[in-house]
Amino acid sequence: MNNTNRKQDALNYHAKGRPGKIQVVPTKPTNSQRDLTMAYSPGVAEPCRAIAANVDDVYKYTAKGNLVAVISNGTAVLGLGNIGPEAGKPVMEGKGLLFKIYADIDVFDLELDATNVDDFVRIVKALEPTFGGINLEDISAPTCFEIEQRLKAEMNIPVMHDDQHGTAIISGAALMNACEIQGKKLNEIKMVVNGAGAAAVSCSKIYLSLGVKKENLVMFDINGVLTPDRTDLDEMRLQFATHRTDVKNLADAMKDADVFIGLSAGNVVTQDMVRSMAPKPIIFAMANPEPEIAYDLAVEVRDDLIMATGRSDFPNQVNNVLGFPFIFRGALDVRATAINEEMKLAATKAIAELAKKPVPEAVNLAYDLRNLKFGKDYIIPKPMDPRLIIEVSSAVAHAAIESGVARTVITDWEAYHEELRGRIGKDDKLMRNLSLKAKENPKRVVFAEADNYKILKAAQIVKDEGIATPILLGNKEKIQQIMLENQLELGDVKIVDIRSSGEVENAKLYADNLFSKRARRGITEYEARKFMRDRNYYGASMVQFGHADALISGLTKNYVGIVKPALQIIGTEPGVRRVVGMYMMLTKKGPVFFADTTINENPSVQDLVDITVLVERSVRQFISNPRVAVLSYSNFGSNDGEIPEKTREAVRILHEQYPDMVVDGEMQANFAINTELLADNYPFSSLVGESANTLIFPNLESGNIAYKLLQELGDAEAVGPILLGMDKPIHVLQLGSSVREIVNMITIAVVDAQAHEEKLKA
Ligand SMILES: NC(=O)C1=CN([C@@H]2O[C@H](COP(=O)(O)OP(=O)(O)OC[C@H]3O[C@@H](n4cnc5c(N)ncnc54)[C@H](OP(=O)(O)O)[C@@H]3O)[C@@H](O)[C@H]2O)C=CC1
Ligand SMILES: CC(=O)C(=O)O
Ligand SMILES: [Mg+2]
Repeated sequence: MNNTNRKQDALNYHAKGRPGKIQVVPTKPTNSQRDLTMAYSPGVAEPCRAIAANVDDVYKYTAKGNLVAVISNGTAVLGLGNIGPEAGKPVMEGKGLLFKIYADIDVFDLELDATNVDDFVRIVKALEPTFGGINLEDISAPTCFEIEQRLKAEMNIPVMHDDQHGTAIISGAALMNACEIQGKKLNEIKMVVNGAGAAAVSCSKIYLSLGVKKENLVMFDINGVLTPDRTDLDEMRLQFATHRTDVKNLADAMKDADVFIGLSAGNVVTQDMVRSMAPKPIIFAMANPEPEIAYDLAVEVRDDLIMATGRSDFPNQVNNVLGFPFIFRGALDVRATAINEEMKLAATKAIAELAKKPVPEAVNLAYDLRNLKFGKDYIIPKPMDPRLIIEVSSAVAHAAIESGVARTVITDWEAYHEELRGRIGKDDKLMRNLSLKAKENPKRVVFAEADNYKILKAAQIVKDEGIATPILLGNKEKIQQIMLENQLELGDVKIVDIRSSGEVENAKLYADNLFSKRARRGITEYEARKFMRDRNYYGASMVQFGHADALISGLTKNYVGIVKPALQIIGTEPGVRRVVGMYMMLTKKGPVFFADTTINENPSVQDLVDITVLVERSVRQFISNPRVAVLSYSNFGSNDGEIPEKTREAVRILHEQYPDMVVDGEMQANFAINTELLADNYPFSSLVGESANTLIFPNLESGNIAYKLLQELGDAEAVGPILLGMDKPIHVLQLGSSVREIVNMITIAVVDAQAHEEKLKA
């Protein structure tokens, strides 16, 4: 894409639809007259009175506790300079957007026409009743220092100038990690800092506190190197004046420097300067939007370089976005009165440490990357890493409590982590619990499609996390080649190559077994041997003979190709007439189980009864209280017709034969989920009180359409199809599943294998 296109795209992005990037959304129902009498007069008077009596109740009855002001006067907008408050507004709205998506914090962006310190301080101070915290942004030095100091002293809510402290926290974490990778000691490095403004001064202070020696740091502003004899420098900058006499310009300073820190303006560093740096140099060119030297130009001349910029389109984005959402989240959650040094240090450490942990697949996916790993191109976490909110916000909240600035305390940290996870999206508590359960007793899972990158990646994840012991079925050379190309490490994983001589004995055993089972159903001995060249037959046989505990297949093959061999070799559980496909839908309201979504096209009354019994029992593996609704387009006899009648009859039989089962119907889906609606209209139903979590559909068509619509429109995650009723754990992937979906299915397969083991023991 050329530059003109890119510019136009960015303008269109901001202008299209509703101009700008943010809006205000009500959080309470506003549908009825009654709602409105509570939202506004007369109902609103009640919280007003309560707050007037106890001002702290403002946190209880208003949005204050989750509301941050992003405030700027537009005097140092990114590296664009003093472009004024209106021109700075897109940046402030952008920060509002990031606060929201990364940490669920609501923001009002306030662009002030106030360059004078007194005016600015007076205005912001008067905002204290409205906000839980103040993020000062893009205010030029040196006024930003005085503004922040005065506001911090005079206000009782956290105030942070992000360009100073946010940048210092992130770049401090990045510097520690980069030095570790390059084998440099912080107290020995020679550092050049270009820029002597808000960000540069504050970052340099943190580098000193991390161990960098003042005499090893040379700082520049637009007029050149900072020296003690310069008369235009204030105290703040004079402290960074160098006594070196050999440095007249940036090129001199860059010679043999270990680290370059850019917090100035775009394109001021040349390739020659980069060439002249010490071995294994580090460059953080953090000016936005143009770094001090373009990423490509820098890495072109040094292959021993660690290169970072403030931009999201290159590796190593060193940008305060990695900090402010999570720092404020932690501070708000304990109603901290300030963001102090302890909290900043805690954030720095948490960010630095997180980079060293294995990267979740969701992050690789979000950035369309494979195998991010701590190293030269990954020195700090990516902003979309869902672990940031847990690690950084908890560390900050903890430090606030320890250092005595918290006004509320957190005691149940696990519950707090849960709350944080809930803030950034789907509640995947159930999957996490299943993952813990799997880890308690991991099982051997055989992968019939192991010559596939996604399968191998998922196998690596479950092996690393201790969820399962993978067995890879497929051509050994091909598997090893894929692992090599993608730097996948699976250690001493077992690879079973069906055609290798080592497998002759097992292949014969498996073929004999198939032949003995199917000889009278049209399979010849020759065919049985031939079938064993199909990895789905082979994998199912491994499970049948206890050579593996579960089979996973279906990424590249229709489910019939997996279910058919499994039925021939393993068959259904004793007493189960038909297998069933179930989906676990992870919705915003919690998990809901859908069946049958996969196998039985038009179940009869008895089939529906069988499906319900099997599903209800299986759901107990995952949650303790299945509440089953048998769905139709009618409610408790309100319509006649084939579907209402068959579902009604199925419920009648279930009530008669399984009196302990919590099941009701026939009913429409909204009544099953909306328990108030159900109570208002059908108070006799056994599902009144708590919504159904298990939905039985009248036929395959409705079940399949419902789960796919929910997945696409309702943003629910679908885990499945979970195959129920097999005598051994066989699990089928959806065609083209993502790595995350495969990992989920492996987890389900392990938990299922554990249940089978329990059953055998019993
Ligand atoms: N990646 C990140 O997370 C962040 C990046 N930044 C970037 O850092 C830069 C500075 O921001 P901020 O500190 O808020 O702004 P300030 O206006 O406070 O500081 C700018 C500083 O850069 C100096 N400067 C400008 N041009 C040059 C040049 N050609 N050579 C040397 N020094 C120069 C100025 O010198 P003088 O004092 O003489 O005017 C001033 O000291 C911006 O580009 C901004 O985008 C800022 C915060 C976070
Ligand atoms: C990232 C940021 O805050 C800046 O460039 O000013
Ligand atoms: Mg900024």
